[in-house]
Amino acid sequence: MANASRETTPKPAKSSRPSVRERFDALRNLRPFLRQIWDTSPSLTLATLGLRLVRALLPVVMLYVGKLIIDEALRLVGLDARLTTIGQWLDSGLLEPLLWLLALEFGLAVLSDVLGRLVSLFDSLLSELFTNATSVRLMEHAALLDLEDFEDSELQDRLDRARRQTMGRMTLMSQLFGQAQDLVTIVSFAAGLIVYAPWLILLLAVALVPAFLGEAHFNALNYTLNYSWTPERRELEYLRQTGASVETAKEVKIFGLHAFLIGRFRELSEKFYRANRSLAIRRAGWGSLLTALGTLGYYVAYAYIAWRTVRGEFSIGDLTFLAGSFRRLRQLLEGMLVGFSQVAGQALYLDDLFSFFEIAPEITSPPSPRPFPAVIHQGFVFEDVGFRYPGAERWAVRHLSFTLKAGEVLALVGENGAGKTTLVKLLARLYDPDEGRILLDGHDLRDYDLDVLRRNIGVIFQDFVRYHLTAAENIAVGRVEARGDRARIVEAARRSLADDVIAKLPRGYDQVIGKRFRNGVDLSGGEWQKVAIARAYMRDSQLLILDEPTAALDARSEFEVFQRFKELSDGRTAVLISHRFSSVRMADRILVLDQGQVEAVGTHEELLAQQGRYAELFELQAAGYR
Ligand SMILES: Nc1ncnc2c1ncn2[C@@H]1O[C@H](COP(=O)(O)OP(=O)(O)OP(=O)(O)O)[C@@H](O)[C@H]1O
Repeated sequence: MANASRETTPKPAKSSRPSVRERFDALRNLRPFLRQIWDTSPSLTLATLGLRLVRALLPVVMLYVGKLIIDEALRLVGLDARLTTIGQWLDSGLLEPLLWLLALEFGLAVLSDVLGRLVSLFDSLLSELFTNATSVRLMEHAALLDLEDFEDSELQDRLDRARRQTMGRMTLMSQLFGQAQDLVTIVSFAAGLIVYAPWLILLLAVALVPAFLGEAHFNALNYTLNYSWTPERRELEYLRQTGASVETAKEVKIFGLHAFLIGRFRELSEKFYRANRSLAIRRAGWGSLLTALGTLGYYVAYAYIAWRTVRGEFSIGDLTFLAGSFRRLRQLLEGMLVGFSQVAGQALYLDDLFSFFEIAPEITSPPSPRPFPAVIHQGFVFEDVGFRYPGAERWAVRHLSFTLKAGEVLALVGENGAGKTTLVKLLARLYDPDEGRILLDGHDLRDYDLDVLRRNIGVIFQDFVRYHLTAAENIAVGRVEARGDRARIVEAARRSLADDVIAKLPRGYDQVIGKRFRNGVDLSGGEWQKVAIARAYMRDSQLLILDEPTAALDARSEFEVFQRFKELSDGRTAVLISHRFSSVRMADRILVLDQGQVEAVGTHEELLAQQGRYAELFELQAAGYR
């Protein structure tokens, strides 16, 4: 079922190059984006916007005061007051208006600077909060997704792009707010200029259109480049990690893989660099040319103002005010248009972030789930269960029918790839069957609440995670709510034989294990496994599954671990997977899987008596020890 629905709802494919429509469509992302910024911190958002509004009006005021200063200075020159020393000038009181104007200009300059700094401060605080909040949302959403989604490379690309967005979008916020601020400044300048020469403003605006179109075009190309290179960028990241991490260092050294990895990294990064460089060069070339057009517009306006000043229609103060205003207006309009196309470009990247949030998990709880049995009575029943991994041709398991009775310890045996782990994943609803159903106490697993179901199941996988945390935390992850309960952790360690391992650590339970962090101590493979198995006891769930986490244990340890497991399981339902028959025979019943199907079920003695594959494999192993 899962497969079928995946196929009918393909992920929205994006064309290699976003069309104009797609680019405008992307602008709709700005609304939720702004909403999220607001939700992050309303007070900081208000503060930065308010300060920007005040700051937006300062340039025109300052320029106008500048004009008044020049006009006043020229007036004083024309007075012919015959005063020579500064003392005489001051005494005369003639300087007073000029001094007041200068003081005002000074005050405005200081204010503008202080406001600018405050705006950057609030912006950076807000950006950081926003990035953190988005990262948290990203992790929360990732936690909801199906395992199947994670195994899909398309999703990994998307996740990668989304992860980049949480960092990269900080600039977008400042840019958007900056745009709003500039718009206010532009309106204020335009209002001042419109009195003098309205059509010059139009000239300026028109002259900037080519630069705007050029920017928009190159932004789209840039996005396409980044988009289409996502898999390669992920590969680069992977190579970088493989080439330089604790986990891989051992094997990389032994096999001398450095040169191979570096060579591959170089080749790929070189290609990416070349693609980037060629685009950057074209962008710079076209950018300069188109901007020159805008500059031309400005000088035409300048010449016109100069001409009217010469004819005596404008004062020198007017000339400086107008020239200054036009220069600023041009810069602002240019910034605005370029900024707009950048914002539109960035909005495309927001698509990646938001489209990640749109991926909905398919393995979910029903709207009104059945109450989970406080004590499982009948157990689990597989009814003709079939499952195929997404994209796989072959069925991993098919026509699988058997019962896992409440309170029994069932061992699963079978050769590599027989479907043992798949069966476990189906039990824990990491996947749902494509055919048939799994019943728990007579009801489909899908009728129960997913979280409650998982809370009642504990699985320790073959490839359990080695958390680079303390020994105590490594056990506590089995029931993370109880991580403060040291007695419970110690008891779990005792049961799984991890207590001896931990006793040898310099800091005991508080020792960080794994080599990634400072003071970390590494464990042997078997020691890690004992710690991981303690998680099962920590979890203390109704159904416990050990999927071969014992492969690295020596024969005696595995025997002991399983024996204790059986003794301590205390009438609980359990599934054991192991390739060691000495351990397997301890189970109440054994299920032999072959190519995704049940070949035989029975006790050790029954299966031996059947003289089938189980007996054959058992003999093979036993012979090895004789
Ligand atoms: N994530 C996956 N995607 C696609 N195919 C998979 C995936 N995991 C397992 N398979 C395939 O499903 C089949 C059953 O695999 P499974 O892991 O259940 O075997 P197993 O009995 O646990 O083997 P082992 O003893 O090696 O652990 C195999 O053919 C395997 O190649």
